[in-house]
Amino acid sequence: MARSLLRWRLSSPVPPKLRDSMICSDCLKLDINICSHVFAGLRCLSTFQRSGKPDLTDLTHPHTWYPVARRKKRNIFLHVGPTNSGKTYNALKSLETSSSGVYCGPLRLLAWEVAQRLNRANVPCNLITGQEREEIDGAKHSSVTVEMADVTSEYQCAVIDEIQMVGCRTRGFSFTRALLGIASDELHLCGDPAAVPLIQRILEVTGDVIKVQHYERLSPLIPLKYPLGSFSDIRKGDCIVTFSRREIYKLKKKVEITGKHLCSVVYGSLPPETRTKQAKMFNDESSEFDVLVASDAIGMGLNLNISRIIFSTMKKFDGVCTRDLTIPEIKQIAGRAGRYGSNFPTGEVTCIDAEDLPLLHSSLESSSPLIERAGLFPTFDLLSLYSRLHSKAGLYNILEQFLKKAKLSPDYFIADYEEILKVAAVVDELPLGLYDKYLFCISPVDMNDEIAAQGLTQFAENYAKKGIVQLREIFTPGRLQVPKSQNSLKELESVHKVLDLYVWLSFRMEDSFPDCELASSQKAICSLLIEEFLERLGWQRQLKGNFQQNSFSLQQKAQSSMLRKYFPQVLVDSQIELTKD
Ligand SMILES: Nc1ncnc2c1ncn2[C@@H]1O[C@H](COP(=O)(O)OP(=O)(O)OP(=O)(O)O)[C@@H](O)[C@H]1O
Ligand SMILES: [Mg+2]
Repeated sequence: MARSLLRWRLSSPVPPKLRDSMICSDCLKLDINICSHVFAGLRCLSTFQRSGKPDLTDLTHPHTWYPVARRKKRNIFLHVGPTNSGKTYNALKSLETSSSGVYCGPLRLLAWEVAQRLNRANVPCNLITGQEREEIDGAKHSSVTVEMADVTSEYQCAVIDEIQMVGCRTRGFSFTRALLGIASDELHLCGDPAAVPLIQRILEVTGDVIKVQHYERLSPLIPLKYPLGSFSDIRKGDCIVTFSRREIYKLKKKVEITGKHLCSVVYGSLPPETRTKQAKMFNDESSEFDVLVASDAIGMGLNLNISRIIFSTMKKFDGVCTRDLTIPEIKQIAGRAGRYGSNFPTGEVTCIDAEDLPLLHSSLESSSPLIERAGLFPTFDLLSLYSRLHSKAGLYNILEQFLKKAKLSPDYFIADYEEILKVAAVVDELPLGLYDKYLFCISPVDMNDEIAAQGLTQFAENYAKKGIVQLREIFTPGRLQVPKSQNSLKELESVHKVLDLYVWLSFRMEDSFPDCELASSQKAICSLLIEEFLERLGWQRQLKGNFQQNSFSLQQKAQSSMLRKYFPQVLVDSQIELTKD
């Protein structure tokens, strides 16, 4: 179905645009792709050409890439402790009282939460993520996802949340970049104590002053000695955790069929707006959706009204194999129960299967293993220089050669780049400049999602041929429908990813991807249709079950839903196929 929604088409060629030129501060020579801001510690191409070939693959001094930060002696506060101990709360208090600042978080949901909080406290705060830019008049503060951190501006105060993610194989390098590069007088780092020695080692060379503040959990978290038992024992405030969308819907059905509860769902491939709404619905006292079924998408920093976390499994497929959850993963997820200041000040945690209890208990009692190394990835400027001096090969070969040769200090590792190579293989087939190829490579595309991968390929092909990509050429607005089955729900999630990618590209190549507003509005419709599906999925179950007394209010709710209010033209089919599992 979704493929017919996306009308792929090719058009005539126009050369791609060049990136803005920059002047090297060393030699004042105008040269594209070389920026003295990003490139401190190395010299510009003309200097290199005078002095022979430099070893560009020497990445042993990444702190020198950030001259604005290096001009400061930063006061660094490391807020470390268990989950729910007030680390972020205290860092945000400093941010609120600062004259200018930035919050860098690992999730769009967290960035939203912080922007809302600051604006509510009358501190005007922009929200900037890869796909959203909500700018507030006169704001001196921004809340951003860590990839969007600006390492050329100066701030009085900055916060990097969940700093232990420097060790993440895929995204760690963005945390390292923020850690080394944010030019702020005060820098607050919040996270797991397991990251402290590494951060201290990394910052030895920067001249910053580091103070470590340890925190204790604010409210108790009790690991239960017994498993769940039966699904009829599920109660208000429970959150069942599992790791596949198929299992999520299976569990939702199992809970709702008892006729006592309705379930909100939160998982990674749901649009972020839908995740926020589902989480809000669960948090809302007056909503009937009083149980949550979620993946580890809830695992970081979020404040939800959860009384008990119930692990349905302690294993997870991580893209390569199915493995046991790690200690930090178990602690992060369990830490969502019994948040301080929530309706459930004491948290509980258990499993569905009694056999999983020993791993749960031992993990909660253990310290997380120390994080040994931080992620690193070469900047575009380095890769560009390398390509000019060493080869005229495509991006795939440049990346492969560069990263194989890269020299690192023992505190760093090169981020996983398999996904980047997959995109590089696609864009290398097209007549695009290196920077354009690089942009497509770092875009948030999921190449394992067939529809999303097709979307990226089509965008890149159209861009290479015409230099402009009109959304209507490949997507027909007004054809979206409320999904009727799990499969069409999955397709709609993929269509959302394609639209999301368009918005991401339009923020970076505004003239070439001009339909940002259309893509954003279609994204919003996708989210609403998915939400409609999720609400009706619960409502249908209630009609089938023994919970008729509430059906009237649920029906009213469905009829007055956002969808009908704002998009009456959208096709709505009242029959949702129930899952067969
Ligand atoms: N001193 C305080 N007064 C009032 N509320 C607080 C205080 N400290 C923390 N809280 C609240 O307690 C909850 C947990 O705090 P916070 O989110 O800062 O924990 P955290 O240590 O960052 O947890 P995590 O590791 O899960 O991110 C939040 O809702 C926060 O607003
Ligand atoms: Mg936190």
